[in-house]
Amino acid sequence: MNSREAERAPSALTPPPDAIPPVRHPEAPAPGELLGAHYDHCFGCGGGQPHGLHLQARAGDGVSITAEFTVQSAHQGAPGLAHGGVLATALDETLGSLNWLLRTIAVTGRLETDFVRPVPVGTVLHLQAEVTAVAGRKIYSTAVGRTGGPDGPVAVRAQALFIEVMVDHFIDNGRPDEIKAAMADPDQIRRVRAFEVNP
Ligand SMILES: CCCCCCCC/C=C\CCCCCCCC(=O)SCCNC(=O)CCNC(=O)[C@H](O)C(C)(C)COP(=O)(O)OP(=O)(O)OC[C@H]1O[C@@H](n2cnc3c(N)ncnc32)[C@H](O)[C@@H]1OP(=O)(O)O
Repeated sequence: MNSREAERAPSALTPPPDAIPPVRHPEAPAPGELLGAHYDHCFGCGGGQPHGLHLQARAGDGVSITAEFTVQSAHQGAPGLAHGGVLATALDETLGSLNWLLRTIAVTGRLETDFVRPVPVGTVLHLQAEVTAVAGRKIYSTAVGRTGGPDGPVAVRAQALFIEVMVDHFIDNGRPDEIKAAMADPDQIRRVRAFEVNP
């Protein structure tokens, strides 16, 4: 990384001066409510992916989320330890779930991850995430993953920038077969509406 990139990288995750605090949508799921999957074949949260993370997220207070992910044998990197990319996926998925509370459709633009402790297979990773600021289409958020319980030691941390998109982002870029199937599925349409601003 040259010095110009080093200068730019951290600032991309720092909200600009005109950023505002996030606003919980009045129809957001109530604190404690399980959110369910946004797409059954999602590797992070879908039930239709045998080796997926099957991450379960729950609405918290304000614009915050808690989630749990149990590390399976299929998620190894080193023997008996979770793959770092899988842990980053768990953080990404948890951060992405925050958009249910804003009722905004958004995708990850940038995700910075700290791996603080190794996470063995069989561990339940307790994740917490919150939106810290919003600036136009840019949504700034942080997440932490702990082991041994919701108040256990921190194993992973992330900072992220999500960018709001229209549903066309998926329709225009997704593979036609999956898009057709999703658009023909009333449950999928309902889930997308739950994400949208002014549905
Ligand atoms: C009914 C059928 C359809 C079904 C659909 C199902 C919907 C389900 C609902 C919800 C799904 C949620 C899924 C969650 C899954 C977990 C989260 C993920 O893993 S998401 C996947 C990984 N991410 C990507 O694939 C993004 C790939 N990137 C892009 O597509 C573009 O780059 C995008 C949209 C992020 C931005 O492109 P631009 O053209 O729209 O906008 P520009 O102008 O480039 O950026 C806007 C602002 O953001 C900054 N920005 C963009 N990227 C940045 C970056 N990497 N770092 C820093 N700043 C960045 C820019 O500097 C700009 O800032 P300034 O407005 O000028 O201040």
